Amino acid sequence: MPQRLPATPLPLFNSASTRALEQAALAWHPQPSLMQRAGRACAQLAQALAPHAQHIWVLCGPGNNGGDGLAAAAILAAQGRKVTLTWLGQRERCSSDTLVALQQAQNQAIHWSDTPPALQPHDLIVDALLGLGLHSQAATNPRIAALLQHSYASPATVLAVDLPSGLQADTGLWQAGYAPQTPHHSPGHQQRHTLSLLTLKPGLFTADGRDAAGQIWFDDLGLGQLPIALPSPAPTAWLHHPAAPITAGLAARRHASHKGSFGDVLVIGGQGLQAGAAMQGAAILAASAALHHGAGRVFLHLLDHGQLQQLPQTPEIMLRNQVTALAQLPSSTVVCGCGGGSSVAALLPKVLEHSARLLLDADALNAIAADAMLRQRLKNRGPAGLPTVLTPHPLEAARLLNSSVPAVQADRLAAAHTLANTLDCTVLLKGSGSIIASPGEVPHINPTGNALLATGGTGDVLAGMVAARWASMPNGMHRQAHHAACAGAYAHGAIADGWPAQRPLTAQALARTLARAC
Ligand SMILES: NC(=O)C1=CN([C@@H]2O[C@H](COP(=O)(O)OP(=O)(O)OC[C@H]3O[C@@H](n4cnc5c(N)ncnc54)[C@H](O)[C@@H]3O)[C@@H](O)[C@H]2O)[C@@H](O)CC1
Ligand SMILES: Nc1ncnc2c1ncn2[C@@H]1O[C@H](COP(=O)(O)OP(=O)(O)O)[C@@H](O)[C@H]1O
Ligand SMILES: [K+]
Repeated sequence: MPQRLPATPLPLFNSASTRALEQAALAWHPQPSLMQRAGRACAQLAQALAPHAQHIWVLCGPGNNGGDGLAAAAILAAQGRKVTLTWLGQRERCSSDTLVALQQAQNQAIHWSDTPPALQPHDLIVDALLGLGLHSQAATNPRIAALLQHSYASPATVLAVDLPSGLQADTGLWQAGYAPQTPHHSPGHQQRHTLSLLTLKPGLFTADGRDAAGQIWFDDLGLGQLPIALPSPAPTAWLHHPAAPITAGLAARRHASHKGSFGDVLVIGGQGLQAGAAMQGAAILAASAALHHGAGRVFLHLLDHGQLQQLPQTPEIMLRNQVTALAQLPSSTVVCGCGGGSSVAALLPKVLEHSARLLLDADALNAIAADAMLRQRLKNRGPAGLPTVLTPHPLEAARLLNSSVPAVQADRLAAAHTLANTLDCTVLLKGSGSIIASPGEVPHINPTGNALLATGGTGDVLAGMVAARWASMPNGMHRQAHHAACAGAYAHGAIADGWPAQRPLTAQALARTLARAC
């Protein structure tokens, strides 16, 4: 029976690992076949999602994904549903399982048609055009492309079988030619569901994946019950879920603790107006987020000899000049770069050399990308036992990788992994489905967050939230940094998910809100 995803960490498997599992299971010739199981699961979910559908349009592609659709169509028609079926396959090229499903569909009262039917909002489209077999090099099939555009424009709910057709399982990137052409296509305009089969694939959770997939369901096709030992490939990534509720760390504080028990966060950033564009707000947001997320003490050094004596809204934050700030590097979790502009580069050599724990964001990342000496100093931190977290958005990651935003977005897991390993850091690659990668760790994909976060300053808040969590952890290298980055990203997104959708979320409100336990 298809299930919603449980609230636990979930292993994600790329197409190679999924294929290995599929082949091992197929070799055992399970009865009913995996395709019959997939068809049943899909028909069950279709009935549950659209109990009042007058009409179900099942789109079946030329491969086994289409076979799943044929098997589902046969069941739905046998249950008395009005089914229109579009099949793009050729009998002589079908797998034996697909031939069985084709015969089952042909035995039912199904309307076979290449023309899209007129559908109403309560109707259903089953998208079984392309699944795991999507070839990235294949030329766009114009019939598949046209059918997909019809499905995106339809008012009916869409249920994608295994994957949204045209979405790459490993990267979450739409294959050129199959992406929605409607400019503002989003889950808000159409109810979308995806029934992932056998495994959950990373592409469902990052890049274009979250919009494409909509609500995700899972069915392991009974693999867990097979009386054989299946290979157990290492997960490609984990879909992150915290081990304890977000607020548990604060609630579980010992009575006999003091402000020094939870670490010092020192924020360095916020270029002044003499550089032409003041960006002090960014550093203040990071410091404020660290404060509201439980750091023991928060210090702020504003660049360019910032004139502020104190912050009236947050008097708890202690301002430091350059000399006193630099003296605190060895005892602090340092956040450097938020709103740093061009002024931050001058401080970076010392910051890189002396910070006990260092989170680099925004202009600190840009400065390092542009300067081989700074890059080398960053690389020296790992061997010196000094952990570092980088929080690039895709453009900052592209600069560090000397590549482009499309190249980063084309494989976000790979981009984060490469950066983490070449720079010996934890990397939090931001954007929908943020990736957290560290040397020696299986990467995590963050499942929380939404486009309310697409507003200036939310990245600065994320930096402060990660730092607050990291500051309270025991010493360690990548594992603590990795956990802090995962926990911070999760809480950051969870606040946005709990925010009323019709109210804009400002970075300041984000900084001051602690997500409800979840
Ligand atoms: N083998 C089995 O018995 C099982 C298969 N399963 C289903 O089978 C799917 C995988 O089946 P396949 O390996 O046949 O692959 P697909 O059905 O996903 O796609 C293969 C077909 O699509 C065409 N194609 C590939 N890339 C294309 C592109 N870019 N543009 C246009 N056409 C393209 C290929 O030429 C081929 O005809 C899974 O996603 C899942 O839905 C599951 O039912 C589990 C059991
Ligand atoms: N559409 C979205 N879905 C999920 N998270 C998002 C989305 N847009 C932005 N975010 C998150 O908001 C933050 C924005 O950070 P960043 O781009 O550095 O902005 P800024 O520099 O203005 O602070 C990141 O954590 C990012 O992952
Ligand atoms: K599909």
